[in-house]
Amino acid sequence: MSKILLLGSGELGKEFVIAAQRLGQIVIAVDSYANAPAMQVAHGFEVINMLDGDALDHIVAKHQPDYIVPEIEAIRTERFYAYEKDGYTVIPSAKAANYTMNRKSIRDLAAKELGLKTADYRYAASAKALSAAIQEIGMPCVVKPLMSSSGKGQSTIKTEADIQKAWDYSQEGSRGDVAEVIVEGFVNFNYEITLLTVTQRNGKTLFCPPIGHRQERGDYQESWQPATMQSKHLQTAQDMAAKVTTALGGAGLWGVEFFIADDGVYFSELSPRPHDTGMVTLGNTQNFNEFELHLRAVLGLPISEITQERIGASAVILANEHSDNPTFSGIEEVANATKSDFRLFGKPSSRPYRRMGVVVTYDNLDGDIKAVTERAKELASKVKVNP
Ligand SMILES: Nc1ncnc2c1ncn2[C@@H]1O[C@H](COP(=O)(O)OP(=O)(O)OP(=O)(O)O)[C@@H](O)[C@H]1O
Ligand SMILES: NCC(=O)N[C@@H]1O[C@H](COP(=O)([O-])[O-])[C@@H](O)[C@H]1O
Ligand SMILES: [Mg+2]
Repeated sequence: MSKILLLGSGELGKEFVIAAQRLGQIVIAVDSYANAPAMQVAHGFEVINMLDGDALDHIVAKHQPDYIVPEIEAIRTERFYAYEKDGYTVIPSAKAANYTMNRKSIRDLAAKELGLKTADYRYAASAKALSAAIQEIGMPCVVKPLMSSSGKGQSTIKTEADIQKAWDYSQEGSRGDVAEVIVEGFVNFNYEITLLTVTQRNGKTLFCPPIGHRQERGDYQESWQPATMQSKHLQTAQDMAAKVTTALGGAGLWGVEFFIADDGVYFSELSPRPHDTGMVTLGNTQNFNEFELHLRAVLGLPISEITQERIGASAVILANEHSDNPTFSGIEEVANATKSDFRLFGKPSSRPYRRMGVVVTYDNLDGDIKAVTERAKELASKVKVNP
């Protein structure tokens, strides 16, 4: 039995802990607030500010985990290098967690070092520098804090008038302690995908069938698997995913994001951990869902193959309001629907657009992916989060 220190305890962590519990592992779940989803199903928990390196050192020393598994980006990941030196295993690796917490490190690695095709980009550390960067990149463009996720602090700039607003918004949405932003040329893509990629200690890399998704405000709304795409584009995406995960190193499941445009496949970013759009696999679309795959890779249990067992879709359940006692209505209708399932994450409070649950739908392999996705969307829209 091994001990896992899970750094971040949201909905993705919760499913990971459930997978770990099923294989008899011990998990200590950590987050910045009490009663976070993954804490509700773990053996123990810690509430700390994970950007505080000393607090992090303290709980690592206290629990002496076999595996340190980051679940969010905003962690003092610089400390991970020392943990590795001390003999701890960081998932997938200290470098992977450290590079992906900051859009600058991962983008420079992908575009400059590895030569992957990405959107044009610049960095800016003030509203003035942002204006100058936009002069070079052109409009429309997308502004994102270097440290943020789920679209927080992200906006699309179409006119000069949007620039100051975009800067201010980026500063509100930044999760870490850096003020800098990345500004990217807008990629006019035809569709976007997440390619779940599994790297294993035995050296064998596996890919899940591609996941299509639709985003609003930089946050995912629906995802479906498989995404229909030309095999040459899938091959390009797999080659890029193999390159970037090899450069970052270590074992685990990764969510590698791509835009597919008329002029080819663009690498966007990646998560060195299960991906929100990968919640579609909770509908048993594969022989193992993304959380089970991550766990097996973490523990060094070999995964011989990943097979698609059925098609599926997921659609998010979002809150509209702030509340310290959110409740749900409309669940009966979802429960009553065929070929569908749902999760309510158990987040103790809500805020506008906070993801509180997800609906998954599925069908046989010869089913219609558009219809399955529409059904997920329709069912999720019946669920209301009440303040
Ligand atoms: N350069 C771009 N051109 C066009 N669309 C973009 C660009 N960058 C981001 N987007 C859109 O915004 C979405 C979110 O962007 P991104 O993945 O970089 O943000 P994020 O905050 O890291 O989100 P998450 O943590 O959920 O992956 C993308 O999936 C895409 O739909
Ligand atoms: N795109 C990244 C992502 O989806 N991360 C998931 O959201 C949680 C934070 O949710 P919260 O902001 O509602 O606490 C994280 O802990 C993780 O599970
Ligand atoms: Mg993303």
